Amino acid sequence: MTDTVVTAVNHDTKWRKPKKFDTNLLVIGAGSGGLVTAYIAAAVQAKVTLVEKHLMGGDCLNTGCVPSKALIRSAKFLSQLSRASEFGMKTASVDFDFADVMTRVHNIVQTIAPHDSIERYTALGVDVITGTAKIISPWQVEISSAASTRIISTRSIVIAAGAKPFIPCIPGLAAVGYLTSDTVWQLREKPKRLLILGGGPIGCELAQAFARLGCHVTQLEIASRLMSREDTDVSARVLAKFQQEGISVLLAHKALQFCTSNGEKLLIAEYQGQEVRIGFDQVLVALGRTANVTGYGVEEMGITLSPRQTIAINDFQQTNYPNIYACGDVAGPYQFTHTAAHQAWYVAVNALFGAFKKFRTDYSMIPWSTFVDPEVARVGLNEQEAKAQGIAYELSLYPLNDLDRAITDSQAHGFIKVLTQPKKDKILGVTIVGEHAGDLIAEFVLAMKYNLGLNKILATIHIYPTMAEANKHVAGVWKRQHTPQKLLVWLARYHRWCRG
Ligand SMILES: Cc1cc2nc3c(=O)[nH]c(=O)nc-3n(C[C@H](O)[C@H](O)[C@H](O)COP(=O)(O)OP(=O)(O)OC[C@H]3O[C@@H](n4cnc5c(N)ncnc54)[C@H](O)[C@@H]3O)c2cc1C
Ligand SMILES: NC(=O)c1ccc[n+]([C@@H]2O[C@H](COP(=O)([O-])OP(=O)(O)OC[C@H]3O[C@@H](n4cnc5c(N)ncnc54)[C@H](O)[C@@H]3O)[C@@H](O)[C@H]2O)c1
Repeated sequence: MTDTVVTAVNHDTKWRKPKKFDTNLLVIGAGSGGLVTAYIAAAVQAKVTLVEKHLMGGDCLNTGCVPSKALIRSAKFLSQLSRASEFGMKTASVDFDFADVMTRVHNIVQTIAPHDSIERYTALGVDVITGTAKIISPWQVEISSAASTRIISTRSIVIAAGAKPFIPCIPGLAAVGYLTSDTVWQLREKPKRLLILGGGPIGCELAQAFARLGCHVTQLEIASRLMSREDTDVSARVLAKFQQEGISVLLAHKALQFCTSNGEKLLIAEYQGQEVRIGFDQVLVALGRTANVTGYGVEEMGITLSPRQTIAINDFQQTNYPNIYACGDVAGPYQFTHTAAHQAWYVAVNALFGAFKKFRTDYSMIPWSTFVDPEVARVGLNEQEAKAQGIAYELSLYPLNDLDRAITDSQAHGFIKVLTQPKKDKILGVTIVGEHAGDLIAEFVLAMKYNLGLNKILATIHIYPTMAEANKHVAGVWKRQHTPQKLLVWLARYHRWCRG
């Protein structure tokens, strides 16, 4: 899954290798990738130093997954209240202050923070240092803080420095001021008109959450559909829901310039050769995340970058310096907490035990979920990828409006789509759109990882009535499509014969 050939540097010629090392592993960054690396290293009794310049927990805890999911939950509560009549209520009303919702978001971050804290990791045996790390040789890292600067020698280095929001060069953007996923959590006043640039996971999750909280949201996407990594029928479902909830989704629009006219902030965009003017109060930029590759020795050391401007790594997570590893958003190719944690295992094990055995990072089964409503979850191939790669597949589709639990819960929408190898019980990929899709997909991740087919899912008892039963039902769809018709003819004859 690496896109660059990483040629190892013979560093012995340029730097003097220390005879002794202060630590076995020095990890730069205490986000998802760095924390898990340090955890594993400490668990196997290595001496590990974890350096963090800002907040323990990194993006996921402080500005990413945790605050976004907390905000989405408050927004979902409001959305459910607005559907009161569907649940047999005459009315349901709610009064709220946006600032209180944001306080809840911060309280949730604080509640989870101990999981990633200096205290916890110190107790686990990790030497945690607050400061900015800079790689000065393949075996030395300089750590500076307000109080001091020191150099730590280490057998291996792990770069887990994360990523930051990508800010495009659109004229006037800096002058009007903008929010990103780093800063949006500081809002205490609800923007009346919120413009969101980007129709990827961040843009979509936050567009729906802010709209449900009462902002007038305009979402602008340059591509012709939202969430374009997913199949077109998935994008269409999300778009329909967004439009039904009053989000103004502008697809195939190109942002040209920001300006202010009569005190009103405006975006001038282009759509089918025509100029479109969009008024707004605040703009949130959600156009992807750029790896942090500057300011800590990467350039000076000549650590190779990939064409995507991430740290280039080989199949063992090594950079062009065999004892310098990288994981998480800084390396990619995925930008998820669980993929950072997945890579961290390979980094820790290869760095500490690579002299005996090295493990290639396994990217064959990467799941993810985008927490819009309806939730969208995926593992393995979808249809557009299978077609692009020329992979033949059979499709089994189960609509969730047929599922008893989805009906009792008034959540009877969405589907499960399973791609299988033609004429074989081998799952190639699964897409789920619907309530709790991110949880439902787990059974398919397990099945695919351990090469279990749909027959095995069908033969497994699923509790009635649950959403998880949908997994069994889609396996049933597949089974019916593969019923041996000739055998049924013979069975019918047999039963006729039994009746005499
Ligand atoms: C709004 C939003 C929602 C998201 N939702 C999800 C989700 O639901 N599920 C999911 O799986 N993923 C989600 N993500 C993605 C997820 O947050 C990231 O993929 C994950 O946090 C990456 O972890 P990391 O360890 O690679 O980097 P980070 O968490 O960014 O950690 C890097 C750390 O390195 C530190 N650092 C950098 N340079 C230095 C230096 N020189 N010295 C010392 N320290 C340094 C930084 O301060 C930072 O703390 C979301 C992201 C965003 C923005
Ligand atoms: N639930 C989750 O797991 C979750 C949630 C949020 C973020 N994330 C991670 O964070 C990463 C970054 O998310 P993101 O949504 O910022 O980035 P993204 O790259 O996934 O999506 C950016 C979107 O912006 C569009 N775009 C690019 N330039 C544009 C322009 N000039 N004008 C209008 N649209 C433009 C792209 O076509 C794309 O649809 C994701 O790839 C994901 O890995 C994950």
